[in-house]
Amino acid sequence: MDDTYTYDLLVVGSANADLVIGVERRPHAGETVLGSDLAVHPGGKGANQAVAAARLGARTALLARVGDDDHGRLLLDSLRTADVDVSEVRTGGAPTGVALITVDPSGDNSIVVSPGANARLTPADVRDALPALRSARVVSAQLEIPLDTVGEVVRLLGPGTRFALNPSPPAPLPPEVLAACDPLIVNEHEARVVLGDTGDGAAAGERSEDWARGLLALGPRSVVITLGAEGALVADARGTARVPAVPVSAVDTTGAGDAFTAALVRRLGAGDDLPTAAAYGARVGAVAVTRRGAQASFPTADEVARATAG
Ligand SMILES: Nc1ncnc2c1ncn2[C@@H]1O[C@H](COP(=O)(O)OP(=O)(O)OP(=O)(O)O)[C@@H](O)[C@H]1O
Repeated sequence: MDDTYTYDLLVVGSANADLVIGVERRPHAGETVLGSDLAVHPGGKGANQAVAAARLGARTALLARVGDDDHGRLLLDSLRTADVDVSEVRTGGAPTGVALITVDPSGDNSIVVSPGANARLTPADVRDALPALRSARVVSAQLEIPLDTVGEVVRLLGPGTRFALNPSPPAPLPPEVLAACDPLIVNEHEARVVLGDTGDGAAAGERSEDWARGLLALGPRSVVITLGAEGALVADARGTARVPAVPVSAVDTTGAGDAFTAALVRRLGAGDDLPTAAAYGARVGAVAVTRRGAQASFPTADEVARATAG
């Protein structure tokens, strides 16, 4: 493999501070309840996927925007500690994005997100980052930043660079963005929204082959549907293939999708075919669900090798 690329992966996406409080129950309108001590964790899908890929050994950079505030500095510190190149992380324009999370005793989350600086990552920021964009073997994005910004990434991609999109939170996608995806990576809920499907998803597992074919018909060169403990499904012009999950005792599925996606794009960049890269994603996702937290749960390549066979 040639070494003309500076980065194995450039992630274009969000960085959030996750502010978590445990509560006995959620307050009704107008009510106050007391909760646990506040825990502040680095998060956001862009930062999570960048950290997960770097921990697996990929030379990774993040194009993102944080506020000129304590949360922004916390995020930059955690990215640097994970060996993510932060030279394309912009600062200022709005407060750092924040997710206010309450967790009840059964583990159910209620979340309010303030996108903050993430919403100010503009197409102009992408143009300013053109040298980095052209220096990456793979570019990946999610949708916690403006769709126009993702559109500009697609427009400016170099001819040899592979693009992967995880449309989370999901939205209908313009044809030029869909056409650039190789792969489009969705869970069942995201698949339904991208397809414009209004069904109840009751037979989701059985319908995933149909969804994969429907998604491919929208234009991406390949599709990956993640199915939680059921593993994943990959599809391209050659057909569809099931990727089994690695059986584990899950303790916290937070960040499983980010771990899977980062591992998948990392391996695609290293030359694996789609089923092989997805199988590695399943191994990394499986390790992540055996640990608590999001970024805290992402394993190194050695830990993946020790924890899972293959
Ligand atoms: N309980 C589990 N046991 C083993 N592997 C799992 C489990 N949950 C998830 N995985 C692995 O992680 C991958 C991604 O998980 P999932 O489909 O839940 O993504 P997601 O819905 O985007 O997750 P999240 O939004 O919680 O990060 C799965 O395809 C699977 O390979």
